[in-house]
Amino acid sequence: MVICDKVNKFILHDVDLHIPQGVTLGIIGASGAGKTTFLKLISGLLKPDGGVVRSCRNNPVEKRAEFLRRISVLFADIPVFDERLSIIDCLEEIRIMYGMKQKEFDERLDYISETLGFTENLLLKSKQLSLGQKRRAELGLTFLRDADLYIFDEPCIGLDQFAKSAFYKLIEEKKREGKTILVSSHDMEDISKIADRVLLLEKGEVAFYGSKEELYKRLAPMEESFIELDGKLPDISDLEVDRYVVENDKMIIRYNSNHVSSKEVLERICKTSRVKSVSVRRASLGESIKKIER
Ligand SMILES: Nc1ncnc2c1ncn2[C@@H]1O[C@H](COP(=O)(O)OP(=O)(O)OP(=O)(O)O)[C@@H](O)[C@H]1O
Repeated sequence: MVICDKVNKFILHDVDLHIPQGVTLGIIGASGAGKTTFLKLISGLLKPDGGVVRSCRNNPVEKRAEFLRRISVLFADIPVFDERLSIIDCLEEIRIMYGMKQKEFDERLDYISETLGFTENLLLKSKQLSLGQKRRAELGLTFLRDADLYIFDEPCIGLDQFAKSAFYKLIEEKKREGKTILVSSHDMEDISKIADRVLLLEKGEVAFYGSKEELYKRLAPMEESFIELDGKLPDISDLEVDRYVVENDKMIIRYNSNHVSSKEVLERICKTSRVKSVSVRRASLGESIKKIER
């Protein structure tokens, strides 16, 4: 769906990666790492100085009109609404521009505006809205159109918890439809909730590109298993764990998931003891990312 072959632009240096169709990619990195530049190259808003970008099997800076029909984008620094018009009039212009049928548009708008909570603001102009209210409407516009590739640059800035949950829900629906989604964020909660893959940019270079699970293993491998036992305590002295504590019938076991998995820990205990309940807590990926960003 997206191919970057030795791409150079501003701070981005030799970015080489392939994002298959249907993947939801979270893009993280410190301020100035190149996240927005990367997303603008993929949307064709910027042209690479070196290398090749291909999105939806197109060169995104060529055949713009055709390409723009296949993507839906939201950038933090690009205004979406004409300030002289109400939100509903702006959306109507988009409907006409993209040739959406009135009935389909009305139904979709009803659903999205209710989900994101901006129905009561449809008759207002964007300059009459707060940052969070405007962002809800902008997200609504991005989800309104059916596209193959959705791109969101810092979508959750200014959103309250209700709107964030609504955004996650709409992303989940697009994922189920098999769409490709790229989202940049400084907030690891967003990335943990929605992304299957993560791209970590460090000073314009790809520091990590892979699954969320691999990123956890790389950056935040420590896990703790909380196990409630029924009866006999197990002997786990041969397991490669960091430390363990026994309190009455409960065990707390801390280990590096690159050395032993939570499944292996549990299987080992079940061999000799009866387990009443188990829960696993991971170290915070957000904290580990913050350390990198410093
Ligand atoms: N129009 C431009 N002209 C020249 N250099 C630019 C331009 N836009 C960005 N850059 C360079 O690229 C770097 C990365 O910018 P970019 O906006 O992609 O970072 P980012 O990771 O999205 O940052 P943030 O998290 O703060 O939004 C900037 O620090 C700047 O050096």
